[in-house]
Amino acid sequence: MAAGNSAARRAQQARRQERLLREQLRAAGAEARRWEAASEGERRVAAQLLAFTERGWRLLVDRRWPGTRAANVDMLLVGQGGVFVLDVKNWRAAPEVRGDALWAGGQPRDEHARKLARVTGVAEGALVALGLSPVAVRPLMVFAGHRFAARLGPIDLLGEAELAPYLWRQGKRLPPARVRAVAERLAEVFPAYRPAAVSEPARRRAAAPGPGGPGGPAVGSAGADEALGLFDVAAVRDAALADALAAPIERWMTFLHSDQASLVRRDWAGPARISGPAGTGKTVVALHRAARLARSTNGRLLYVTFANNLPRVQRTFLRTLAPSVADRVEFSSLHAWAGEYLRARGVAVNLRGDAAEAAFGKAWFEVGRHGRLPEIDRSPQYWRDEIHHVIKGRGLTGFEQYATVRRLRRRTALRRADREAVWELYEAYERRRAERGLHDFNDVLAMALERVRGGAPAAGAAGTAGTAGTAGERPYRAVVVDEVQDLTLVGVRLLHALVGDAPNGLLLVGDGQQAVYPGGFRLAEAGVDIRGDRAQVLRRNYRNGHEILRAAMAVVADDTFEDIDGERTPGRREVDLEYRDGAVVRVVAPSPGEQDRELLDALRALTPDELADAALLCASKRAIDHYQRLLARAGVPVCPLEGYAGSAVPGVKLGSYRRAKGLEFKRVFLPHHDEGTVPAGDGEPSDADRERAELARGQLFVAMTRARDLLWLGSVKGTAAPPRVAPPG
Ligand SMILES: Nc1ncnc2c1ncn2[C@@H]1O[C@H](COP(=O)(O)OP(=O)(O)OP(=O)(O)O)[C@@H](O)[C@H]1O
Repeated sequence: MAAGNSAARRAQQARRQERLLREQLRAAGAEARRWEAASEGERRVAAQLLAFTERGWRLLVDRRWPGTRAANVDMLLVGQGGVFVLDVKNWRAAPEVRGDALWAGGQPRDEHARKLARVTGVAEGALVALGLSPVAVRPLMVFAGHRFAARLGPIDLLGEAELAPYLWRQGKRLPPARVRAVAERLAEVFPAYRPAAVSEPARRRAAAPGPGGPGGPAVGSAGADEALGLFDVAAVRDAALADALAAPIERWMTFLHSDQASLVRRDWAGPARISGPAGTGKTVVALHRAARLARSTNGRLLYVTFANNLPRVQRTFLRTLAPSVADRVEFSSLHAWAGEYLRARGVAVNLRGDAAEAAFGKAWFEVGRHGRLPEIDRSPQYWRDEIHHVIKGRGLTGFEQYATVRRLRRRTALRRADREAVWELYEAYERRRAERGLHDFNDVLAMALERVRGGAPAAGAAGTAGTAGTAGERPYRAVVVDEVQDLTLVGVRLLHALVGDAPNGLLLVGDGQQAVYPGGFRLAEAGVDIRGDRAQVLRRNYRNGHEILRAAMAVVADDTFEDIDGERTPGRREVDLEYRDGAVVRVVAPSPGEQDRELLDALRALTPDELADAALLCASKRAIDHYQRLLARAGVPVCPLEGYAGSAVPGVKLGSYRRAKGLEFKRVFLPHHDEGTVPAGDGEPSDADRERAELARGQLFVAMTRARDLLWLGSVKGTAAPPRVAPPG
């Protein structure tokens, strides 16, 4: 019954909407008929746009293009959907896109597209100081008297009938005050040929002279239906109804800080890097840049991260931010991408994590546990990490390379004999792996690198050092790497090889302080040369409330870290704050059960919407399983972070610290947050214990800085749990 009612209500709304649209269009048609210079077709297009001014949009018509003598801009339209630079064509011949070129009547017409792209660039530049992202400024070529929809580089090509539904579909990007400010700025930059105000709604100006260009024949009165032309009332009505239901797009998807906006527009002659502390908008800038590059170039773009859930979230953001180019940007985790890349080229990949783990277990059992390594650290995991993050992660292929390598982010000092023992373990693992025809993640990256560089990948694919290929493959116009600090050296080499040093080709985004894996690399080792203005640092935190950031900084204050440029940086960093409110709630419970009860009380106090924007993050897989069961028993809805794609879904998000990387939530709950962050035991901790505790603090810091407004920190009085390392992301 409820559904029937709402269907009836919707039909009624649709009828009302349609009546209103027809009225507005008639009024606008009468207004447009007074534009003397315009053709009938142009007047019909103008009438559609004037109808939008009834809804608070601003229209500037026939403006001068600064810096040019004769060139004009047909129309500039500013409204809730963004800024549109319009070129209206009154061509008798139908437009056509052939390959990358515009044609009509058997003639190439590319010069029109080039001119429109150039003037759009001027509009973008004029609005950067207001913080408007270039992505919100769109060039439109509209063909009066035709039905058409196509894309040509950055330009959307639309027929008369497609224009209004297109504009409605843009969502709510600019609030009214911003619409005014943007229109006024455009009016300054693109002056009228004769004094004319930013257009007011057509109805209010009914008695005033039209804003048309000088001269030209007047057109006789046309009937109301003539004003409709090819106007598709039904399509516009449906788009308008959908728009009424849609939530406004997040502010950062349209408005940036002017420093961010200028980075989005910047042209770099080679690889570039954006770094900065947590929450400073690195990903936001990277996404806007990807959208802008996709719009201004023809090739495909690759946007990669290390974690495999983040690409889904980022894809969702880009689809909202810049829907028209979203399909040109491929989002993937590095490993998934490399596996696909190889499979698509007929290279067999046998990636079986469990079997590779078993191969390592066997090697440890036969070689590792009897030697000197357990005296340095008892945990096989420590040595497994050494193999994956240091030896294979760096693409080392001979012992002499390993004997002298600087083991970044590893605290244990290994002498030559120790390294020989590690190498023996590595070789035993490699033998077991090769015997079973298995690949691990590092092998997949190494094979892909070899392939990209032009060589045929070796079947075993252990290392890649020195395997420069011949005909390098360049399937992408640009590659953006987010959370670059978690990649291995081989991973960065691979991504660099995809685009080389091409202008605007490689963009590395990340923050060494947020590294959540052992090991590391330096850019120089990867052969990536980033200098001058191609290394940018963002410093304004937009995400965390002041108290939250202070609490997070306290955790890593003493942990100096080395970033990928090789620079050592103190843990407590200078950050500008937006001065947002935020609260830190600390719960110190007498027992784990008591802590869980407090946690459940806090979660149950949230409304369903609040719960959907909350995350419960854990350091270990065991803890995640525990809370999964606890919440299920308590009837609290849960959405695992693994399946989260960034759009609103009910339930508290549950996952590991590592999986939360790059994400953010209004409320973040961290039970047992302090476990493992200081070395356990009474005696002097070993170097490996210190390293584990430091890594745990780094991961905790990442988890804490996911919180925007509330950070809930739970701990149990007097428990000194052993250090632990989070499960793989
Ligand atoms: N110009 C802006 N205006 C308003 N909010 C912004 C702006 N830039 C970024 N933000 C907000 O700050 C949040 C953090 O941005 P983003 O995720 O890009 O930061 P980051 O530096 O990549 O963070 P981290 O390294 O911690 O993952 C965004 O989700 C957004 O809410």
